[in-house]
Amino acid sequence: MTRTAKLTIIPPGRPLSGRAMPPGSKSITNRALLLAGLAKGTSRLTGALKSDDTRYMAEALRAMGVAIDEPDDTTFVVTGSGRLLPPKAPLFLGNAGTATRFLTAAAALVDGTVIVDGDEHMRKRPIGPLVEAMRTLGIDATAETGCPPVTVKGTGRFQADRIRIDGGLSSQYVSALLMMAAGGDRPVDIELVGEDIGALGYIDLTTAAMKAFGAKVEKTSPVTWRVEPTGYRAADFIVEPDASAATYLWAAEVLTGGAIDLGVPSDTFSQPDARAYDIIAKFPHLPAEIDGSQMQDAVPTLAVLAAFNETPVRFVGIANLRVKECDRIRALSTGLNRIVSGLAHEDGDDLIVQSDPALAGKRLPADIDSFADHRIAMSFALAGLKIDGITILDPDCVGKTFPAYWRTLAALGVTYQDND
Ligand SMILES: O=C(O)C1=C[C@@H](OP(=O)(O)O)[C@@H](O)[C@H](O)C1
Ligand SMILES: C=C(OP(=O)(O)O)C(=O)O
Repeated sequence: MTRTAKLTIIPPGRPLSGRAMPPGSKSITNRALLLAGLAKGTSRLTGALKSDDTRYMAEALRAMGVAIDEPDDTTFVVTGSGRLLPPKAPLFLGNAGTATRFLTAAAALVDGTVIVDGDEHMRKRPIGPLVEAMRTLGIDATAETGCPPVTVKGTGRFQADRIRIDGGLSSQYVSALLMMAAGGDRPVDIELVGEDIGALGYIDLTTAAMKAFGAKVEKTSPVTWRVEPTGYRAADFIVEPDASAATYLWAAEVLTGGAIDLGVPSDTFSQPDARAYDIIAKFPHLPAEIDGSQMQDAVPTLAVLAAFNETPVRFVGIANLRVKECDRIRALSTGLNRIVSGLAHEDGDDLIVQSDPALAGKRLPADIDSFADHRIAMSFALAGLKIDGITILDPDCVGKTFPAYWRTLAALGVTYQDND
């Protein structure tokens, strides 16, 4: 399929209203796929996300002997043997952080060599702390650059009573070790060391998914979890809609003064980004300071929304946005300044957005570089709902987590200029 080079959004000039469902949660789908793949028997995952990130996870599991059927657009039927087999070739995981981190740890449960690799962006995303933690358990894992590729020469087992991990750069290291730990042969305590981690809510998603697949995991202190060596059991599992995807629809609603029915109340999500709903609902009176640490993937949405707020907004607690799909702090300041010079600036790892409600209704032609990052493309599309001339470069990068994004906006009445 040829990729679309760019997409110019035509401001709808009226409130966006109607029904628009976010897809299934990326985070939950990729946890459930892995846990179902580690279990013996057949699991049925419904409401699941089908996107680049979950396809990479499913393909990798297939390469390790897991049978995965896809009877429809939102279901995976996963049959595992209770063991992952060594793949014949390196696992290629694109820029899927969850798949890359989770499979790196799970590779320790394989008797043989697994090479975990990704695209040029993933090869810049740090994985050293996870690899180091695995090495302290005697697992033969190496990542020469501190980023993928990672080579794990597993024996199918590991010896550990306690694993210490610094999740400051990514909570996914902790989630990866927790999911691996149930495959051990004795109880393991997993302890966070170093800086507080952002988005502790992702650890809760992990332990909830583990329990749904039969694991016994318990939080024994604010920074420690004990995992019993139960392995996993096949289960039928419903994936909730994606809260990060929902943030674009919530923001589109308040920006245009519309009424968008997502089919799911904001307070029923278990994912961390659902916290953004209460903040978005305050628009155009967003707080002067927003701590993004516990809703990191919602920050691009909030930052673009902040450009139309009545007063400036400082985003704090977002340092690790610099090691996501791209340096999101830089991508946001670059894009906002492309619209109007001085609209945003960086102060260390904080992002300050100089709000201007008068932006709405103006014609300000700007090509927005997505930096191959789905969230940059999706959040700047929001600016295009109010400003004439916003063009998103590489719009197909939304396929990472929300392939139907442009169609979903179109169904609400958004139109696009044909650039080709
Ligand atoms: O565990 C997860 O599913 C995720 C954790 C977060 O990443 P980090 O833990 O790397 O900050 C988040 O940004 C990512 O989209 C999904
Ligand atoms: C950071 C993200 O993804 P991941 O780390 O899973 O690649 C994201 O989806 O915003």
